[in-house]
Amino acid sequence: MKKIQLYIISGFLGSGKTTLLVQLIKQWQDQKVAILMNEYGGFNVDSKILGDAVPSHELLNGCICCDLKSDVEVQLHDMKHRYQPDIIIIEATGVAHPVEIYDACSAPSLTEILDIQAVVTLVDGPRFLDRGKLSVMTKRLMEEQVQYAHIVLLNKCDLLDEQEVGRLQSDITAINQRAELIMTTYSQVDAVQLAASGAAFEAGPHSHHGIQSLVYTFTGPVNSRRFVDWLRSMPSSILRVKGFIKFQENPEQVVLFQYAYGIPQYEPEAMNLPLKLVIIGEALDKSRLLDQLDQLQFG
Ligand SMILES: Nc1nc2c(ncn2[C@@H]2O[C@H](COP(=O)(O)OP(=O)(O)OP(=O)(O)O)[C@@H](O)[C@H]2O)c(=O)[nH]1
Repeated sequence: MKKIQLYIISGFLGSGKTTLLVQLIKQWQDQKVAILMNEYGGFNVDSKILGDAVPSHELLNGCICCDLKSDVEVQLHDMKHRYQPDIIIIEATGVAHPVEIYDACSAPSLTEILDIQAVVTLVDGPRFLDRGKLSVMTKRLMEEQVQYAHIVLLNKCDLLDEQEVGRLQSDITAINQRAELIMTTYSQVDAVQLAASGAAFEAGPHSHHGIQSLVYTFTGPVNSRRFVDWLRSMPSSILRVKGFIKFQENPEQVVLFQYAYGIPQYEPEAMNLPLKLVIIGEALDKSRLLDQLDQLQFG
């Protein structure tokens, strides 16, 4: 089954995300594209700009990365059934954190239908230069949007002089050396550049490229003590682990497991779901993780 290609567009308020969306839709006219938009207020201005040509769903009244996380999973499944798109583009609110969005799109049930191609972060050049004047929280969010991107578009280059472009390039590279950095004006970029980068994450020599995920399927219950030991051994580059698991103490019970910021959560699950675990992190050592999980399962 062909998976849907998913692009996540991140970037601070007014950085050019909708402008990019419009560009991409034009370039992908021969593909079936669907859009999932997230607007913080109750009314989505951007979807009105896009019109009816491309099916779009909206997540309103909240942020994709906080209160609407579970809605993302439902919406993405719904979009697949309704439109069978080749590509889904998610435009997050300007205040969303890319790790949380990536997390929302990596629910175990989604890994079978979606391929996350890229987290593309738009940087508003002049605003980013002046970020020191913003609150610590806002500055940190803007920098984290850069830190976790696969591709950074340094946008609004028409409003920058050569020296400023140089300064921004070195700032952005200092925050994220792995991301591909592309200078843009009015978010103009060749969509192929985004797709090609997405494919390169897995295949190329630079496989430590940005945020990644790994899915592992357990065939049966595991030893809970060893599972906890394994979690404790996780490096800080592991940002999230989640999925469904069974433990040997109660081998019939499916447990929904979530791990974020070093804190695990276990909740009994009523349905008998596939025992898939999704691990999200930066520069994942995939073969080592697979070995460790095999050990947990078969060791
Ligand atoms: N001068 C200049 N203006 C730009 C550029 N890119 C976008 N803009 C303008 O910046 C404004 C914000 O662009 P949007 O694409 O709506 O930004 P956004 O990130 O979707 O904004 P939010 O949805 O509010 O977060 C619009 O008026 C755009 O026309 C650029 O490269 N140069």
